[in-house]
Amino acid sequence: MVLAELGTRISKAIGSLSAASVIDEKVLDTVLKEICTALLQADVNVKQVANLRNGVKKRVNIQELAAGLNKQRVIERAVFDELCDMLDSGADPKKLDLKKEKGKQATVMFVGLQGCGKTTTCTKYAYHYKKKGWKPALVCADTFRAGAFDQLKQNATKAQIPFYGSYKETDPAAIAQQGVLRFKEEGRDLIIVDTSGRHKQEAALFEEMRQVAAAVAPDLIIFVMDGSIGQAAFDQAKAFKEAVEVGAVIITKLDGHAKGGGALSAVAATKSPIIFLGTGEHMDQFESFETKRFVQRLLGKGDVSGLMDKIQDVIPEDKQPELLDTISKGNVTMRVLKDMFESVLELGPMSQMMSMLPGFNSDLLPKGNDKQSQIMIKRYITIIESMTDKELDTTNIKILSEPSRIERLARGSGNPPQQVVALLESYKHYAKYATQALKAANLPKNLKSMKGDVQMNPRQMQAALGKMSKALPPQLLQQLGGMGGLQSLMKGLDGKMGGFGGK
Ligand SMILES: Nc1nc2c(ncn2[C@@H]2O[C@H](COP(=O)(O)OP(=O)(O)OP(=O)(O)O)[C@@H](O)[C@H]2O)c(=O)[nH]1
Repeated sequence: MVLAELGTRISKAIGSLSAASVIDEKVLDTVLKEICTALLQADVNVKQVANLRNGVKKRVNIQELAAGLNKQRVIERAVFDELCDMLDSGADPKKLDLKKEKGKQATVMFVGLQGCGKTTTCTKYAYHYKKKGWKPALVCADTFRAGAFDQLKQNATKAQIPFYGSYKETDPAAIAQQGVLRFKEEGRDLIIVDTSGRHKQEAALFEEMRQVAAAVAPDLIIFVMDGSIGQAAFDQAKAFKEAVEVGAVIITKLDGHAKGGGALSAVAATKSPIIFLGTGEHMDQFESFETKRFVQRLLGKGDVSGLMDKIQDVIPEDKQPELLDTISKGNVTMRVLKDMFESVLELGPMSQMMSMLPGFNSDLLPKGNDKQSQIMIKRYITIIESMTDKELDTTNIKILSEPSRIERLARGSGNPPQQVVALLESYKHYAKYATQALKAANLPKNLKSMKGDVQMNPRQMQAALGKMSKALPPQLLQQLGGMGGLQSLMKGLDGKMGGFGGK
């Protein structure tokens, strides 16, 4: 979870109000003191922290509050609005989100100082759009660092994305031009140019950027910034904004670094549009940044629309109605289960997915379980892949449970028989509860219609989560901290759902 510690400290400070018998100026000042300390320790600029404090006091105006008003809610809302103001880069990221238009080929150029995470982020960006149906390609115009092309080649191969580079050419502008030309001819519709990160100072970096930009005329230039530099990001972001017409920022390494809050608020202060965040070294640790949804998650209010986006990303839209229909009619087969397992893997780290559920905070998820969950799911998928069509399409668990069949599936997939038995257990659970879960969640036929702020009231969300938790394979549920973990998640829901999702 991004900036988990900061979010938890702010939510706990606000949560302490429920224990106050009277909420007066003194109590409010104590809460604000804790919030400001947490922000300063996240390296947020002292002026921005003072602005937030004064802004909350102005919005709350404790003396004027009408009697009977829920003061905790008023304060919570004031803190939420002030955090949004602090982190709002003033630009609408949706405008910088690439729009697929027939025949249109977009060129995006990445720049960033040495070691900021640019090459990794280029590939994450390409992979993000590939999942949305784009045909991306990567061009390595970093002629300075010898290993740069090899690194990009390795990343691109893993993500199965075409790449272009050269070990001989030394002029970055020439390589960039050749690569863009080549991929335009091949009909790729998103061409990403990775430039060298050799510079320590932005002035030299932006000079080289201008040369390469003149050669490829990019539709968008993205400045990759290392979140661990904290509020020092202000000067770099300001210089970038002054140097380019159409620019956007991606902040990396926000996972686990204490100063990420400072970088985020500093860049926002320059009004440079932040479009994505890097939240780890892996391909799917990459999140689109939208201020309100980010602050909601920071405060443990969840981001159900973000979760729906992710689910909608991994379950192709044309498959959704059929899949939802199949499951709600109880026709859950091993083939369906394999689709669901593959979708869960695509959704990214379990903690990232769970952090989009309201009431979730990172303490709920036992550490290090993402890896185990993924290993278990991949093992189940290999067992299912060794099934015959008859086994894949039956809903008769008795057929699947014959000892000889278990033996054969174990041998065929290279897993011990007890893993096959565990898979059958998960299948039984999933087949039984998924139908009920979908009915409880009352999901529309097509998740797309759930876009925007998904509003479920606490009871609805709790019921859906309760059924969905039963639909999870027992071992997967175990990885998530068992029913205990999810119960506290639901308890959290009860207390916290009053979210700020929109109007
Ligand atoms: N934890 C974490 N590590 C990251 C993230 N993004 C990149 N990294 C790591 O940061 C290091 C540098 O990443 P690169 O992509 O090589 O950075 P670069 O800017 O291309 O480097 P140069 O081309 O040498 O300037 C690598 O070890 C990456 O795995 C992130 O979001 N979180």
